[in-house]
Parts: sequence; structure tokens; C-alpha cells
Amino acid sequence: MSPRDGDADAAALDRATDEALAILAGDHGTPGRSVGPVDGGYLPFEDPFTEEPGPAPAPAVSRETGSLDVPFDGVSFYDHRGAPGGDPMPGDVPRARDRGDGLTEIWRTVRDVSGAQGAPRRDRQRAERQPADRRPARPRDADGTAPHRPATSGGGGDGDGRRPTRHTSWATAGGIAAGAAEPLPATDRPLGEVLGRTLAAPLTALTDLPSFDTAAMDGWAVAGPGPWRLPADETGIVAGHAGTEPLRDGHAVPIATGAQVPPGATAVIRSEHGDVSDEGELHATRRVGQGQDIRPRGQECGRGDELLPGGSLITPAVLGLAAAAGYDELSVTARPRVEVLVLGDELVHEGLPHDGRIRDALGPMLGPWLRALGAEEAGTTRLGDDADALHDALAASDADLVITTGGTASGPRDHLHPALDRLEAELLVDGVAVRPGHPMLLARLAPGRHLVGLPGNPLAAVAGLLTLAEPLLRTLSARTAPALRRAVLSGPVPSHPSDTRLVPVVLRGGDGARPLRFHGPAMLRGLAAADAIAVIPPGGNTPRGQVALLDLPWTATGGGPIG
Ligand SMILES: Nc1nc2c(c(=O)[nH]1)N[C@H]1C(S)=C(S)[C@@H](COP(=O)(O)OP(=O)(O)OC[C@H]3O[C@@H](n4cnc5c(N)ncnc54)[C@H](O)[C@@H]3O)O[C@H]1N2
Ligand code: MOO
Repeated sequence: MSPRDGDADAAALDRATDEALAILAGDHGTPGRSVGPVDGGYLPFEDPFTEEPGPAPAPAVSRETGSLDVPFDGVSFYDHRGAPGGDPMPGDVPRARDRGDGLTEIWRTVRDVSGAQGAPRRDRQRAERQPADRRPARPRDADGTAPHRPATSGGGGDGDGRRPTRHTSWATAGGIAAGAAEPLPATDRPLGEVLGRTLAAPLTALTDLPSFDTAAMDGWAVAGPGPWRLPADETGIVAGHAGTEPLRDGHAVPIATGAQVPPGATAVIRSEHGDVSDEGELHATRRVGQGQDIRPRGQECGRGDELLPGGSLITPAVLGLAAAAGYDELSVTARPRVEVLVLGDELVHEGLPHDGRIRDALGPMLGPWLRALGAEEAGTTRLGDDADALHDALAASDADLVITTGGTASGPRDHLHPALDRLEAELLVDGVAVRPGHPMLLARLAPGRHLVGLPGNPLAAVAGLLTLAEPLLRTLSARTAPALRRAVLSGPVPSHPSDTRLVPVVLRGGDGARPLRFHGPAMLRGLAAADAIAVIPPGGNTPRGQVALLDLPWTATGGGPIG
């Protein structure tokens, strides 16, 4: 491609963006130019459940980034031959063009030129064409030559937030985060200190369980067929006493639940299933089965049996099992130390929002959430929007993971990228094709020290936490991932043509996963009522309406709100 072709591309992108903005902003709702509803398919972005039509979609083809945003949510621009959804497929017929609004054409142009759906070659060439002084300062490899590049799902933009950028796919981003670190070392800790941590080695029984033949009921231990002669002194066997005399055939002895069954006993008869005659003989009132109500030694496990694999989360139940199996301490993976830096001059930390300032919703939320993910919170610091303070805090931190909130975008006060550049951090993920939360990032500050940049919008920050921080913390703490849960969606959700969408859902009531309202990027109202986060694939193509679910700490199957 010649430089002139490249200029034409850039001009086409500008033109297409201008036209799209004009249509989406100015002429929204004008007959023939509306972007929705299409076949009643338009779902208001913030409000998929309301009966009323929701707010009009905001203009969202960004002049800055060329990213395609809100109006594509739930809007099908194509008559699909295959599965429903917003993502065009080979052979699909552009419907919007048929309606005379030209939007499809514009979207295609934006997409092709920006590389949002393809054209990686053009993107690369444009990045190469960019004058050196407009290219972002990027860290160098040790040899000082090759710039570090974040992985993308295919050819990328230049990643400076001012040029079209192709983001890493959601699934790939999670994989990169999971693979970015090594598990922390193991350490032995007393049982009382290991709740919520990870077993660094398989839990192997140190004893048989039960460790002796045990009476399962209060009653009599009997030997052979009845009736049975009882001891004259009526003394019985209680729990906690070792070594009793063998029981001879035709004899019985009173026994308590949990007591060691004497050698020779063939069954335990419950106290309510036997009568003692005046002559001191025990008669069973029901048939007596061989071995009934005796828990044989080793019934649950033999010494040396693996009770749980390494990588298991230590729950209260695991603590109980470990104690029963003879452990005083366990080998656990060290907890990742996580430091949280809350950025933003606009934040207040108590009282009501005022004078354009808002409450910090992330500071109070992240610490407990991180602890639930197995991390040790090394402190939450409020930094405001101060580039030097951010740089210094990142340089000084010795945490395994630093989490920042806000400052990921390209506004005048978004200092994170410049700070990472100054620190020569290696960007592993710089933007993810997920809504909300697409500006999230993952960087390696130094070997064994990482940073996850969460976008400032609170639900977007949670998306970043689940997409990047959770897999990284799982690897650091060597914890096995829980089985992925799936559910059938019981209501409509907005989808995005090229990005994964994360939507809070409730699972109660046996009607599948019901998407919640109030799931806009700046909202926590839906999340606070949610049981899980549904993963809506790009284009909304959910096989048989099924979606994967991400656990939330308060309802998690694989790691709960403990520790
Ligand atoms: N030109 C563009 N602008 C923006 C883009 C874009 O692609 N191009 N993306 C938007 C998206 S999406 C998000 S998400 C945000 C990410 O912004 P930052 O990570 O830089 O965060 P801030 O600008 O600092 O804040 C965004 C928003 O969130 C509020 N916020 C920040 N921290 C907190 C907190 N601790 N508690 C509650 N609310 C918080 C902040 O006041 C802003 O309203 O960028 C968009 N812009
Ligand atoms: O949608 Mo942004 O990615 O989260 O507000």
C-alpha cells in the first residue's frame, strides 16, 4: 500500500466517523436514519428490562478512537442467514442500507479502516507510517531494541488511545493474565490461619477415617445371634475410651455413639430397637443385620489416601476435614499481596456527592473483593490525579499486584499510560474487547510484579477485576479454577457486534439467568443484586440461549467471601 492509500484511509475514517456522529447524535430518531429499533430488536443499553423504550443511545462512534460503541448494542444491522446477533456474517444482507440510512455503509467503512473487524494489515501499516514523535513512548526490551507490545486478537492499532486500536479479545485477555505469573511459594501455616488460602500440596490422610470401628448409634454392641447376655454391672462403653475387652458370641455391652466397638462385635442395636428382660437378656425388636450401625475403620479413607488435590481452596469444610485427618498445619501457597491505588481528584470519601464530586465507590469495594479472591490487601491509597505521585507509588510498591482505578483512558488527567511508559513497564494487555471495561490493562512492572489498570467507571472496574485480576491472582495463589457454570438466559440482553459483554444476572427462582437492569458502566445497582455475571459473546450468539457465568465472591462456587 502506498502512503497515498494510507492518507486516503485516514481521510475515509474521519469522514465515516463524522457522518456516523452526525447520524447518531444529530439525526437520531429521524425517519430513515434511526439506528433502532430494528424489528423491535433495540434494547436500551442501560435498561434491557423496562417495558418502556429506554433512553436513546448516545453518539458512540468515537472520533478519537474509531471504536464502535453503544448504538450497536442489541441492534441488528443485518438480516442474518445464520444465528441471530449483531455481528455480520458471510452472506448477510445489510438491512440498514435497505432502509436508506446509509449507516451500514458507514459502519463498514469505519470498521474496515479502523481494523475493528478486520484489515489488520492496514492498521499495522498506519502505525508504521505514524511519525516517530506521535508514537507513544513504549518500553524497550533488555537489549533496548524491540518495543513491548500487548497481545491483540489480530493486527493492532498503536494503542495510545488516540488512534484506532484493536483490543485483545476477552477470552485471550484472561488467558494472558493467567499466564503472566508463576505461583507464589508454599509455606506451612497452622490450621487457624489458612482459611481462604490454597492447598499447596494434595491433602493426604494421615490416618484411617474412622481410625477404629465406631458405634454409629447409642445402644448395645452385640456379638453373634441373640438373645444376648448383658454384663451384670451394666457398665457400658462411652466415646473416648480405648481398648475394650473382646465381646464373645451371645454377649452384648451398652455402647454410646462414637465409642470404639469392641473386637468380636457383629452389630450395634439402637437403644429404641431392643428390650432388656428381667433376667438381664437383650432381645432385638427388629431384624439385626451383620455390621449394622458400625462404622468400620477406614470407611471414609485409608491412611495415605488423597482427600483433595493441591490447588483446592481451603474452606471451613476443608479445615474440618484436615483436622479430622490429623493435620495441625497445612502447606499453603503464599497469599498474593495486592496494593490498590485509587485515582481521581473528583472523588470524596464520605458524605454526599457535591460540587461535581462523587463518592469513591471502588475503594470500599476492592479490598474485600480482593481478599475474597485470596489476596492479602497491602493497603488502599487515594492518590488523586497526580502523575508524579502515581509514578512514585508504582515505583515504590513491592506488592505482587498493584491495582489502579481510573486514569486508563486518554483524557488530560489519565496518567496511567504515561506512568507505565516512564517505568518502562511491559504492557501485556492494553485494552480488551469487552463492555463495559474496554480500557482495562495489564502490565508487568518488573519480574514477578504486575499492575492491573481498572477503568474508573465502577462496573467497568469490576469487569477488569474479573477479566484480568482474578486469573492473575488465581495463578499466583495456585488455585484451581472452578468448573464453568452455564445457564440459559431468561431475558433479553444487549450484545455488541465485536466485543464480549458482561451483564449482571440473578439465578434465583429456577428460571435460568435473569439479566438485571442498571448494568451501565457507571452503575453498581444491578451488580449489587446479582448472583453472577453472564458472559455474552460478541454478536450475542449464545448457543441455545446458554451463557457462561462468572462467579461473584458472595455466591461463588470456587472461592467464597472468606479469608
Ligand atoms: N475518548 C475516550 N474517552 C473515553 C473512552 C474512550 O474509549 N475514548 N472510554 C470510556 C470508558 S468506556 C471508560 S470505562 C472510561 C475509563 O476512564 P478512566 O479509566 O480513565 O477513568 P476516569 O476517567 O478516571 O473515570 C471514569 C469515570 O469513572 C468515575 N470514577 C473514577 N473513579 C471512581 C471511583 N473510585 N468511584 C466511583 N467512580 C469513579 C469518574 O468520575 C468518571 O465518571 O473512559 C471513558 N472515556
Ligand atoms: O464502558 Mo467503559 O469500558 O467501561 O465505561
